[in-house]
Amino acid sequence: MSSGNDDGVLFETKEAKGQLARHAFMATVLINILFIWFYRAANIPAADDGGPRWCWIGMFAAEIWFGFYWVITQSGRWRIVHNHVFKHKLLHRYGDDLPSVDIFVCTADPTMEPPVMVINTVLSAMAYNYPPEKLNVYLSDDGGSEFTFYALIEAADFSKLWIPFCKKFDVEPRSPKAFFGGNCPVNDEEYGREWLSMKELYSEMRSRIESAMEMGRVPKGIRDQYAGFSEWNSEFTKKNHQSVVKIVVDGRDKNEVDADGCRLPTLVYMAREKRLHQPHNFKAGAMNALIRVSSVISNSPLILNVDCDMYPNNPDAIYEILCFFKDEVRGHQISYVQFPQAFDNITPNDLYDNALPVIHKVELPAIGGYGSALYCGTGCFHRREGLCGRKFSRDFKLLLSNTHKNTLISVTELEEAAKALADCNYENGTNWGREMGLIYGIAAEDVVTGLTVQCRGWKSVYYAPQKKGFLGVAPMTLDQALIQYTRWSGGLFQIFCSKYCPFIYGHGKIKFLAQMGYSMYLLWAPNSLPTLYYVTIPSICLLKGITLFPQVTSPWLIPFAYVFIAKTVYSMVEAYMSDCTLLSWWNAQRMWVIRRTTSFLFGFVDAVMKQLGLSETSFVITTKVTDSDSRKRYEQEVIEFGCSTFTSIIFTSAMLNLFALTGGLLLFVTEGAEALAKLAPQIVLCGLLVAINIPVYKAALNRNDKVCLPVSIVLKSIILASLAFLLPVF
Ligand SMILES: O=c1ccn([C@@H]2O[C@H](COP(=O)(O)OP(=O)(O)O[C@H]3O[C@H](CO)[C@@H](O)[C@H](O)[C@H]3O)[C@@H](O)[C@H]2O)c(=O)[nH]1
Ligand SMILES: [Mn+2]
Repeated sequence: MSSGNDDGVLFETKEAKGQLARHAFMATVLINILFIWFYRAANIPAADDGGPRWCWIGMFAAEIWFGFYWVITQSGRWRIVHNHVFKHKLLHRYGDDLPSVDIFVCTADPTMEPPVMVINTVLSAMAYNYPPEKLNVYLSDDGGSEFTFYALIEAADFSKLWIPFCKKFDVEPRSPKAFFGGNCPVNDEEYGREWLSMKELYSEMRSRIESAMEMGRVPKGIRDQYAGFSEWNSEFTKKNHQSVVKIVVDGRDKNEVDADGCRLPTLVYMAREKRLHQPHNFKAGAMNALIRVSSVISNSPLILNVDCDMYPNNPDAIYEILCFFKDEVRGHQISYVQFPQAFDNITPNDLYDNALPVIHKVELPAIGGYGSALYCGTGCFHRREGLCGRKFSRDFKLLLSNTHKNTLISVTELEEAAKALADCNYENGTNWGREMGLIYGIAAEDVVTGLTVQCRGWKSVYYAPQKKGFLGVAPMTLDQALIQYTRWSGGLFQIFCSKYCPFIYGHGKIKFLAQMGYSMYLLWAPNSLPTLYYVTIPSICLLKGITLFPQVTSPWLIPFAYVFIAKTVYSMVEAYMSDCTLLSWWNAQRMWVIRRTTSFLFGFVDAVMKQLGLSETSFVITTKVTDSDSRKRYEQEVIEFGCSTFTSIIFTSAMLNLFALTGGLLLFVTEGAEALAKLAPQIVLCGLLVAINIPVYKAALNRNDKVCLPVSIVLKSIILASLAFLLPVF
């Protein structure tokens, strides 16, 4: 119940239970880590006794890193909070006095991101439960594709029926594709009838768009109808073209109405200028062009940014996030509200650990609790001021209320004005990409941008309600997943190495726990080196009968065992509390080993190269389409390995551990219990790695499937793994 002066409070932040127990537990782990370090330092083999001196020092170095990194990760567990909003209070208090919202959808490639998928996102954004005259949807097309433009025109038409249908029957989700994937309602006759006819209309629209793409041209009738197509002349290519801005639906126009006579949201297509020798800065460049283009058309104080595959899933989300921005106590400090990234194609045991449940339910909420929620690039509502570089100031209370559109000039004039803002040279000599808008030069533009906003004094909120705010497409093959992590880990590490390093750039500006929280992810990439060391060297030594851990009978084994078991059990509990199955926890463990030994390694190398000026920032787009064979395998939760270097590394390390385990067990047979006592920890470590790699061996043995591991990779990996044992160990 609310009364009196707390009426203006529109959200509350609750602390998760068990804080004291967590802290006590952390202390026990930390003490044991210190014991491990002490043991390592005190027992370094002397240079002249022929012991594995350098191997030992390597183990020590890896364990120093792991211990240090573990401390960093505790920032994501120290204090965990969750936010709740009071939507009814907002409506009661503000009624119609609510701000307009600009929604930015980014797409970059019509084959990897099919236009039909893109317009599903656009349509669900247009159908938000929010006054349509206050909604403006902008599509940025870095693919510069006339098919995407064509699809948007189709979507505008379709929206005239789709929006009334959604509102009449209060349907969810409002992405037609996702919605019609469900069953036809049978209990309500009228609803059932309209459902069927809408579905029919949707399918027709989809096939028109798809067949235009197959034919490679937009039907002449449509081309003639819309002057906009003339932009795509013979000189127009994806990488070299003038700016295109087309207002497909002019929301200012009272005659632009849907089938029920209600106003429509504004809908704008933009393909910013691209020139071969002009860096376009990928998504950050697209977003900044959108910020400028929208500023002359609608200039809403709030901006929602979504990737083209991330359709809005909760029709009330805008009202919910307004509870943060309009909160009378804390609202004026908040620059953005980030929803978790969620996906609608996760299999029951989440084969590739795409859902990242612990990150989304524990770590990111915790960092949000320090006022520094990470900006994750999609599903994020921004205050325009914050994004545009304005510093937070206490004296200045932004009211976030109704804004007025530019009603003075005609559509054509508006388009012309907007086009100039999407030109390459518009940014020359300005602060765009440095102090204004999204930051350039870093492949994780989202995270670094969020950090700069916070360092200008703003706060940000992580909001993870029960009903998912946005749903996207997660990678469906191992290679796709690993490519994505290569970009992320590389881009994030690049931030750490740059002037934006949170410990320096954020010093005195964001909380220390938040600086650590950022670093948890920014330091993903360097984890690769100690992990690679740990999955190979102890195994090689095992085969050679060299001991790297305390004997089974030694009390010094206790801290090693404690840290390992405690961390494992704790991560199982966290996964369980985040609604994971045991198998998905296991799959996630495998994915972490794989990511650390492949993606993070490449990300690390990549970031170092960029630091040395040897390579340029790039952005490999994640494919959102998968052929039906791969999709079937994904649904059956069978790992699909590609013919990539990733696969070679994974398989080599799996073989190495299999050989080592076999050798270790043989040693036990030939030399008996004494060998076991000396090598048991290594046998356990190696055994676990073998267990986690079972699907890898299966894939290698499987010779019938179209995606069995190529013989060449198998042979190469086996040879490499065997050679590893010939390496001298010292
Ligand atoms: O030159 C480009 C490249 C990409 N994109 C868009 O950026 C979005 C994200 O690309 P995607 O390939 O899906 O990357 P993900 O790894 O899935 O994206 C995550 O990570 C990115 C940073 O690495 C963020 O930009 C994203 O918002 C975040 O969802 C997509 O909508 C693309 O269309 C562009 O607009 N222009
Ligand atoms: Mn994506």
